[in-house]
Amino acid sequence: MLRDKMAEMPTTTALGVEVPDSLSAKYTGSFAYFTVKDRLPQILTKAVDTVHRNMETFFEKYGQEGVEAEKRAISLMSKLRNELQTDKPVLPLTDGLPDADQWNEYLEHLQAGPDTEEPSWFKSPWLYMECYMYRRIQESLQLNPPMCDFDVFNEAKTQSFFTSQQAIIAICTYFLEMKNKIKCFKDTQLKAEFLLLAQVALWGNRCDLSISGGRENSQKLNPLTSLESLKPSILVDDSEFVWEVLINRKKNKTSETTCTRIDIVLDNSGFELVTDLILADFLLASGLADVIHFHGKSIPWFVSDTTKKDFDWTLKQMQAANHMQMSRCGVMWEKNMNQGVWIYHDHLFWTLPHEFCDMPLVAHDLYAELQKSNLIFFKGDLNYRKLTGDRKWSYTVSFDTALRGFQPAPLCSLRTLKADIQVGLKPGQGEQLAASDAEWMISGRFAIIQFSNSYQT
Ligand SMILES: O=P(O)(O)OC[C@H]1O[C@](O)(CO)[C@@H](O)[C@@H]1O
Ligand SMILES: [Mn+2]
Repeated sequence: MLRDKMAEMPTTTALGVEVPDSLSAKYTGSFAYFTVKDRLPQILTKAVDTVHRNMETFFEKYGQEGVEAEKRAISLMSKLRNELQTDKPVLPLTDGLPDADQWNEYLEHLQAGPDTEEPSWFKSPWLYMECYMYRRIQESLQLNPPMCDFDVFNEAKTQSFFTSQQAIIAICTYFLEMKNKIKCFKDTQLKAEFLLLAQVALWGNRCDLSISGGRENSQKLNPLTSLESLKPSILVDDSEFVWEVLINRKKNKTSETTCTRIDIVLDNSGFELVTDLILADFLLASGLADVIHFHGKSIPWFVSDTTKKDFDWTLKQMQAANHMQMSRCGVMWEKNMNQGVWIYHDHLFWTLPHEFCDMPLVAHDLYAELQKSNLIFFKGDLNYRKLTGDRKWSYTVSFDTALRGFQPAPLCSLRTLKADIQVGLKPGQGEQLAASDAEWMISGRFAIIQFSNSYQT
């Protein structure tokens, strides 16, 4: 049984480093504690309000049946908020969706663990509880057709796209001008552009609606003008190594049929998604890649994460924009999808609570898929938490160690810091940062471009 296999996961890493405890709201005063106590209830309240505000629409679309379904969904979400705030035991899922058994097995795995207390909001791992909240929101809707496909975060996501419009125009304009000349670029120029667009995609990760508790949080200014001044805030910058992977692959291409595949595990919709698509377009146009595989979420997740609907909507909005450069980008991107050089996937694993080192056991097919990649970008904070298991690692433990054998291909995390976990720092670096800025790990003011090539060793 999967539960038993997970229980057998070693408590030390391959090099004998002890695997630390998970971050959890049980550590009073930690960011996990404040998230569970304040931020998650706030997000739930906003979700309930959104459903409420759409009452009229449900009525128009589905008549009284729609209104009744809506009321029941609201009552389930309010019950969920109450369970959270009163630290009730975690309940199994009952909606029969394809991942429900995996969720329930995970719960059983925790129940069978060394903790004598029942898994609950303020006692269990933060990563698990936060993921579970989003899955329970989905259950509230799923149990009440015709609400199943309603995305409670859709309004916030579309609004954040529109309020980033000027920044999107600025980056699209820059990119298209550069792309016109790209065929004549020497490697040094290509490298400079790669580093620039990787940084744009990196800082694009500031625009997430989970950290802001669902409040508007978009990119208002031209992202290019601040890149230079933000450089000192990149605490780990392995972009040179990433570049080496890309350029070596290009140089060593043996034949026209050798294909370089790059995967981007997406994070937020809105401005961040546009920056990811620009990076993807650049990788193709420069010949550094032949095909890009995107990975998104199959249900609304952490407020602003990209679903297939958001992805398609973004491409359509770009095309329909009343601005030439924006709409040209949209048209090219749609073409990339139609030609199969951009491929979108949404595996259920991405919306399970597991740390990524569990992937070979829990989602072997996805792991095998990622093994076909030549380089994987993991966008954002939540992906970093899952890469490192959301554990209390010391700042100086290496990224490879924290990955605990998750090594499908060379991989790179592009993440702004919004949770109190960070590995791979120099001795003293974390302590120094903490002394000068109490919020350095949770404010999104700092970032990392962190690379691992441990699959080779
Ligand atoms: O969109 P991202 O970068 O994954 O961030 C998600 C946010 O939600 C959190 O999980 C906290 O609610 C943080 O880790 C982060 O602030
Ligand atoms: Mn996100």
